[in-house]
Amino acid sequence: QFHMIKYEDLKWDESLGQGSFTRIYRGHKTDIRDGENYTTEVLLKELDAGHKNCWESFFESASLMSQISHKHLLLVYGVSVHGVQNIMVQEFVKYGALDLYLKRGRSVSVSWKLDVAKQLASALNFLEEKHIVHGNICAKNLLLAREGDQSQGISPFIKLSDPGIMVLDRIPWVAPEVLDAPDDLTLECDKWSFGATVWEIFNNGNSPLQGWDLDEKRQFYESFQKLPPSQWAELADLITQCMDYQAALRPSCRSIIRQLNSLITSGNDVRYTELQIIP
Ligand SMILES: N#Cc1ccc(Nc2nc(N)cc(-n3cnc(CCO)c3)n2)cc1
Repeated sequence: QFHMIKYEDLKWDESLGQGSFTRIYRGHKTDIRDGENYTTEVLLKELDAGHKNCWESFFESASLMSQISHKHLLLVYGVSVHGVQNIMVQEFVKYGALDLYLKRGRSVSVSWKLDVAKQLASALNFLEEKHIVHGNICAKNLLLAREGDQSQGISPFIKLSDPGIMVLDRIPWVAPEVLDAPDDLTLECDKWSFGATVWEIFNNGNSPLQGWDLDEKRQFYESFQKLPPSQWAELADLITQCMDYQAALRPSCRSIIRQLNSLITSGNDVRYTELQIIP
């Protein structure tokens, strides 16, 4: 399913933090091609030895990402197993996770945000056409490969990361129907998560329902609540459509892309200095 990489071909540089059950490092891998030594900068994602039970989802997400290739999908070079250690070797994406980038207070324009949302929608459209469910769409799993430069007309560029290991408190990214039946993830689930992710992008990387405990989050679903709406009605409407409690009513990827395109044009015409979602 995926390429096995020899542990001795990997070199660890600095630690870049840790996700749930995983630790990430910048590193390098060496390849020998026609007698030449090549080193490539990589992201090394170590799975905690203690969490053997997440093993299969770790490898599943690695194999998912290495079966398909698309410009907005993260490239996974392969995996390396060393004793009890499992390491996923990914392309190193220059600016890291989008939620941290936005939280660091980079003031990005509305068109920047819409451009990122559209790239995510096109990645989802690609996965939908392949009938592949990602299952963990969120700003933390969007990686920024290019910052973009408005003055030079250079747009940002994002890569959708591997689904990683599903953690429990994924409300409000996980679709409500998944809570009762976590095994049958459908394409519609990714639409719900897309809505929550667009909400994050327009809320400077802040997590929706931040600080709510698990009970309050469950209550949010049980009483069919919606995230605080953006002041931009058309944007709020798109997010609401994606986060419809009836999975079948969520829009197709094509419809999402069409609506984003009209937001991009209307966004250009009407002056939106800064759209703050009032949490
Ligand atoms: N300062 C800084 C900095 C940090 C990281 C990168 N690069 C990179 N490349 C990847 N392939 C994956 C990730 N990554 C980040 N967080 C996760 C866990 C949540 O998905 C994965 N980061 C670049 C700069």
